[in-house]
Amino acid sequence: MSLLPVEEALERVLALVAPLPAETVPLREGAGRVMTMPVTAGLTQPPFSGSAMDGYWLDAADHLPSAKLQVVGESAAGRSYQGEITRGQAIRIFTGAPVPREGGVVVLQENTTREGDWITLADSLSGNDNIRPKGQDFAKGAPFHPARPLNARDLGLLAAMNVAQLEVHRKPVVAIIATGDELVMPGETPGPDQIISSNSFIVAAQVEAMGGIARMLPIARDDRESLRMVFDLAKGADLIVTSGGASVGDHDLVGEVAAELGLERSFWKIAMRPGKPLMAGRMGEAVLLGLPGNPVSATVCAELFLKPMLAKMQGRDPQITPRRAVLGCDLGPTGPRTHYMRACLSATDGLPMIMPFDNQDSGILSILAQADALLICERDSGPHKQGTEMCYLPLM
Ligand SMILES: Nc1nc2c(c(=O)[nH]1)N[C@H]1C(S)=C(S)[C@@H](COP(=O)(O)OP(=O)(O)OC[C@H]3O[C@@H](n4cnc5c(N)ncnc54)[C@H](O)[C@@H]3O)O[C@H]1N2
Ligand code: MOO
Repeated sequence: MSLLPVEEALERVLALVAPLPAETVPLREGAGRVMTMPVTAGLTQPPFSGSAMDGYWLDAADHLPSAKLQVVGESAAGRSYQGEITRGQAIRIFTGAPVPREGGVVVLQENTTREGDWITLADSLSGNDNIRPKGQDFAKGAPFHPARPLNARDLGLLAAMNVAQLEVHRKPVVAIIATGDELVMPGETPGPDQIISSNSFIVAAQVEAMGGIARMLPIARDDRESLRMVFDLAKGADLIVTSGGASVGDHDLVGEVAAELGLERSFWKIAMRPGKPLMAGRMGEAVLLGLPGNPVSATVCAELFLKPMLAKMQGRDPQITPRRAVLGCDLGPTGPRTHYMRACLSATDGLPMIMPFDNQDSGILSILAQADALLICERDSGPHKQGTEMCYLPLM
């Protein structure tokens, strides 16, 4: 049986999910979210023409070198000058304070000399009026709807627009199920044949890094009853991510039990190393992504497939663009599965250099934790010579 190429598997998992419906969130929770509809500015910004500097406001006609003017009042931020002002007069003004009327200029206090209620302007003046005109930022009713996650600066703009709530794509709820009789949770005492479940912690952190809500469910044992029970607990999730039990062994029951529970399988087994037994499909209201049990395989599959799915569900661009680096060693030919090799990057004057680890066993967490990149060796490619430009995916 020929294995499904990675690109096709990615297309298929992305076809299983759609951007989630909107929810209303307070502005404070808007960072990283994608808006589902435009908002409009509730007011004009700035709402008045104001001073950009601390100094003196005066009529433009009085803005002459060495002019002497009488200071008749003060305008501060939040407390504007309410009185009259005529030619030959000035008011003390501070940064952010409204100007008394149009047609004036602000002279920096450094360019004046003050004696009592009188100021004398410097003998050489700049042409700048130091005034921020009303509405120079945005006008009331101006629409705002970036087609990307909101960043910190967007939130500042939205706050200034007096937008207190936003409609954004809902966060995906991801049920995470580790499967295996050999697994116990960190903190427990494993029996002689047991190990600690690490996959759920990797996947939960990946989900959260992508803005999803991770629900870590109890470990399912390698029997139908236990798997059914834990699948039942996953009800209400948008995505169900299992790890383990995906291969062909007698105790690899995830596919079978999921099928009994209505899984419409999209694919099983892909041309990828690590990650061959990856499985995906629709399961009732949810989508199932069945990761292989080996921790490295589970991690790499989640990087390549789960993260783009989560991006699409939140209205983000799901594409991952590989970067380029120069290979730091010779590599033999790649087999029939595209190999995502755990690797380290180091800076050079040009492209970074990428060096894969010697041991690429898909069970080794200590190397996975050190790696900062996945070097992509396309299936049936190579051998690759040191110095060849290669593609890689950064690991965050
Ligand atoms: N005859 C074949 N055997 C295997 C094949 C194959 O094609 N033919 N594929 C191999 C590949 S590739 C992979 S990857 C693994 C995946 O197998 P499963 O998804 O069924 O995973 P398990 O057998 O349940 O576990 C594999 C390995 O990972 C450990 N594991 C499982 N869950 C966790 C967890 N939550 N945290 C930490 N470690 C976990 C488990 O103890 C095993 O050591 O199958 C190969 N076999
Ligand atoms: O493809 Mo499995 O994922 O080696 O280790």
